[in-house]
Amino acid sequence: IIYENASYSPEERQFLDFKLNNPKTIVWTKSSGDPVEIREVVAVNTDHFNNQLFVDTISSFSAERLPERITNAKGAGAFGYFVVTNDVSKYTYADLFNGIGKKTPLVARFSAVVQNKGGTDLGRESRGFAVKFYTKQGNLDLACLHIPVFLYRDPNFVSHLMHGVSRNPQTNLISSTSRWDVAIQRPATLNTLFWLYSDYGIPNGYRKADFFPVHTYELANKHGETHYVRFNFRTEQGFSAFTNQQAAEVSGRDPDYFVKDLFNAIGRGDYPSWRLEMDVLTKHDLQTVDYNPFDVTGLWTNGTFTTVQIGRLVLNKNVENVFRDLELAAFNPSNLVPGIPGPVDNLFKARRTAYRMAQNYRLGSNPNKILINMPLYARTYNRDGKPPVRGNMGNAPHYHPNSFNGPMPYVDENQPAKTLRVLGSMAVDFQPLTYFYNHIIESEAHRRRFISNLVDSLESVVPPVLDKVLELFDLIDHDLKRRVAVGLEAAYARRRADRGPPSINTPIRNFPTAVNY
Ligand code: HEM
Repeated sequence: IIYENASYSPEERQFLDFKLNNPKTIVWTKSSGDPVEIREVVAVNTDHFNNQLFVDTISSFSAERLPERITNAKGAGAFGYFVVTNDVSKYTYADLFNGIGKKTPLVARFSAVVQNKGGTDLGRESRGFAVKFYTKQGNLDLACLHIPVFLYRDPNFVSHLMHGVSRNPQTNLISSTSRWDVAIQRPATLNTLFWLYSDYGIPNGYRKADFFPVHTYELANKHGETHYVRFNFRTEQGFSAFTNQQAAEVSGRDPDYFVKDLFNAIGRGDYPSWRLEMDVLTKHDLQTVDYNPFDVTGLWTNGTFTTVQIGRLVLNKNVENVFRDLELAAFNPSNLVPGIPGPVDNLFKARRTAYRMAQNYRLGSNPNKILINMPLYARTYNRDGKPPVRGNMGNAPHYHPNSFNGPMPYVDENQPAKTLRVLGSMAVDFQPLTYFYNHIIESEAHRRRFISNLVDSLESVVPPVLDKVLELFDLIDHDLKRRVAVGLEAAYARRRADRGPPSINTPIRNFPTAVNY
């Protein structure tokens, strides 16, 4: 049948497209290649231990799941390319950023940080954007968030923080109380929470958000000179966001809204793109600015840095198989390339080990031999382990150094001679929060939505956490504390007046039953 008048979205017609592209049927086989005979297909009356198709299928099906990512479990992604638009050789000799017009293929994955796989896309939480650039000098991975600051600086706090914002051990629910308890115990996290409760908290899909790797990256040019940069991916679709009410409405109708929006846009040829820029400080600037430029919880001060465009990232091909192309993808921010020595702060040092440990657990000990993670060129002394092992370096020498032409290191003449050592601090500065409340939130209407979002979240928070939150708000800005307190009083009054959930139509249980009730 040809549905001449129907118009299906790319997501709706996915299998139909497959059929149109694959007009001939093909022979089904078992995983060993043995063709499936038609009488094996139905096992209702056969001894199923003698039905090889059943054994083959059920043993594979029973083992289909890998553990989901410990964070950023729910996601979507696509293939694309990066194209250089500006000469940035003054800052870095990284091959992928040099040569105007040069294109580098990539895979990107967007995600919600806290949601489990299958959760809603529309929560008020950070979104992730991980990009793997397949460069001639190895893979460069950037793992970004949709807000420009990170929660905290101390790597030892990561598991506590993630526990605090994830599901409660008894109720299995995400709890506002533990989220805000984390904030009062470690007030540096308020920077991120302020961004999240503002209009920046729920973007209108992944395509409409900016993304930031947050850390300050060291770059090196071919003279060994260094610059310190913060990368920004600026959406070319225009930033757009949902209010709490809009998000609740969309989530009720379509909890996979972000995933669908991305797939359909790429499927209809409306390729999303981002401008990659970097904010730059010179080595000299590091001495003169009156803030810590390596502090991931804070922004750089306006007027202290320059911004340089590098190129554009375009996503132009949907993944063909989510498991193969995204679930097995291992993004690791310590995958860096010559010319980008990378961040020097302690939090990043912790990330250098954390991702590989997580991926060894999630994917086995050879994540970089999985198809989607394979660099264009790799010659290593790593051997064996859980498959895939690919060629396993065949009969090449398996120890270094050796006298038999096994892989040898090269000399990078341009590498900076000195490494910067950055010490962090646990001090908390409320000035950026006051600035956020009064200036980054640019209008009174936006401020009202911010307060209302805070009230929605704080309404269920129990003492003593709530009292401490209000004390902190008072330190940040008296007006903020006063308006949140007034909002909470109104919310409590509404709760008292609430007579329970609206009644629903209960169907008459009109099915056969032994008991007449
Ligand atoms: C010490 C701090 C951090 C630790 C220990 C940490 C750890 C992790 C781990 C274990 C994963 C799952 C990896 C996997 O199973 O493949 C992950 C995913 C991710 N992290 Fe972090 N993270 C940290 C900070 C950050 C920061 C600062 C950012 C961004 C600015 C970030 C962005 C991401 C993103 C985007 C993903 C999802 C990657 C994907 O799509 O596969 N993380 N993180």
